[in-house]
Amino acid sequence: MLFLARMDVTFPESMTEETKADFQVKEKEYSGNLQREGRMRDIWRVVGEYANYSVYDVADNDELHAILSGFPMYPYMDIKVTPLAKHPNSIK
Ligand SMILES: O=C(O)CC1=CCC(=O)O1
Repeated sequence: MLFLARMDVTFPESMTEETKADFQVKEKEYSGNLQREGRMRDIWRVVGEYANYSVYDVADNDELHAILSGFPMYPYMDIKVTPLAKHPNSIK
């Protein structure tokens, strides 16, 4: 099953730059593993925002929830998920 997720990240004002950088390192590692496994197909930055769109190829809703809630930045994310179906006009 394919899902599109939009993630908006908001860190608290009080968070230090060092802590933010630490989250970014951990997020990159977690995200890289998902991409190498093929469970995250794509990730794109939303221009001008601390947000991304990413596409997941997973067995079911439970697997997606486990992935999303495992992101180190999860407590600071607002996530909107859209299930995807094949478009009849797609040539892929
Ligand atoms: O958009 C970001 O920088 C936060 C994030 C979520 C998944 C990822 O790889 O980065």
